[in-house]
Amino acid sequence: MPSATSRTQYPPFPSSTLPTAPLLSLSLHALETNSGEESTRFFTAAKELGFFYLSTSGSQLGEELIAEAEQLHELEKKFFLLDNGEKGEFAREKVDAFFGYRFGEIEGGKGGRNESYNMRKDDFLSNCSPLPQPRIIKDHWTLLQSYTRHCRQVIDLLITHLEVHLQLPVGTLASLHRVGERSGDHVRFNQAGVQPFSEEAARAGEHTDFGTLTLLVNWLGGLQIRHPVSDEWVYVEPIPGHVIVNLGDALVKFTAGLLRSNVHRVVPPPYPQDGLVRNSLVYFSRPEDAVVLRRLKGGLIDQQPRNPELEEEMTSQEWIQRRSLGDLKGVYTHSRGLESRMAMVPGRV
Ligand SMILES: O=C(O)CCC(=O)C(=O)O
Ligand SMILES: [Fe+2]
Repeated sequence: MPSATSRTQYPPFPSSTLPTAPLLSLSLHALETNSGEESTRFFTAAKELGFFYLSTSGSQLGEELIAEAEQLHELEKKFFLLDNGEKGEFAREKVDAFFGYRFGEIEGGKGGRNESYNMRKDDFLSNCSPLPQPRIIKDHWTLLQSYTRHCRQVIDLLITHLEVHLQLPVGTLASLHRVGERSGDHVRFNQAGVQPFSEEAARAGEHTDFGTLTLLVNWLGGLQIRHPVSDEWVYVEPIPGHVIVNLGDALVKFTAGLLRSNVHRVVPPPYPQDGLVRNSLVYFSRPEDAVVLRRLKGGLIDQQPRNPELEEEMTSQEWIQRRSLGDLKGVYTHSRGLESRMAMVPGRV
């Protein structure tokens, strides 16, 4: 099995020369054992930056998740090496409005691609009949099932901590995220081909995630978040043994803006990591399909200001479909205009 530190095979991230994002590092083990202090730090991160590191050290769940992420990294590299024609058989246009394979040609490139592959949780957990999958994915089904379960265990734990801090009755958020119910949760493989930095492509890739919580594992730099205070783009350094977690727009909606879903984007890896193909592995959690996205009642949410403008209400399923068509703005992207419909940039829906 590949070791948990496969990142050491790459040139280092240049943390001393690049501005990096001030992510808090939280211990999964401390959250599992209900440390009040760690839980409070989590709530701070959820309100202020919307991004944090989750250290998996000392947590059996976390260490299993990282070991599986390393195996899935190998799998995604093999998946993207499949013939383009074969990947095309599993393109979104063919299999589903949202799930499946997607790509964009790298501008000015020699046939290089930015690619993604979305696989739904409900297929892995047998909540529905599965979409067609290439042989290589079917052959690793057990691994993908296990990774899905582990990601959901982490997410369900984080959700229970949020309920406490939001002073909501136990189960308020959990009841909107039952793992056995249909939802837009999915595992995503991302691959960005080698390409120069382009301001236009970087802009087109700015986005917020539109679900609940996202668990991200990446191996090379390139992820940037817009610093909430300075408004500057700063890098998130990949740290071995740490999962990058961020909050999505659904949590902003549920809490009437108390929690933060931060704008981010992916640019080519910085020197000396440039010139390498970049992969990431993402687990996106979403509210159940039938859940209407609107502010919840109770606890601290009741103290949040009311938005005088009536916001369009829709179910989680409709929200996903419309966001993926580029038809809706992300919560924090309002002032920057509509996210690009055309560009397929890693990090975009
Ligand atoms: O590749 C990364 O590091 C981040 C990907 C991302 O933001 C996304 O897929 O939504
Ligand atoms: Fe994202």
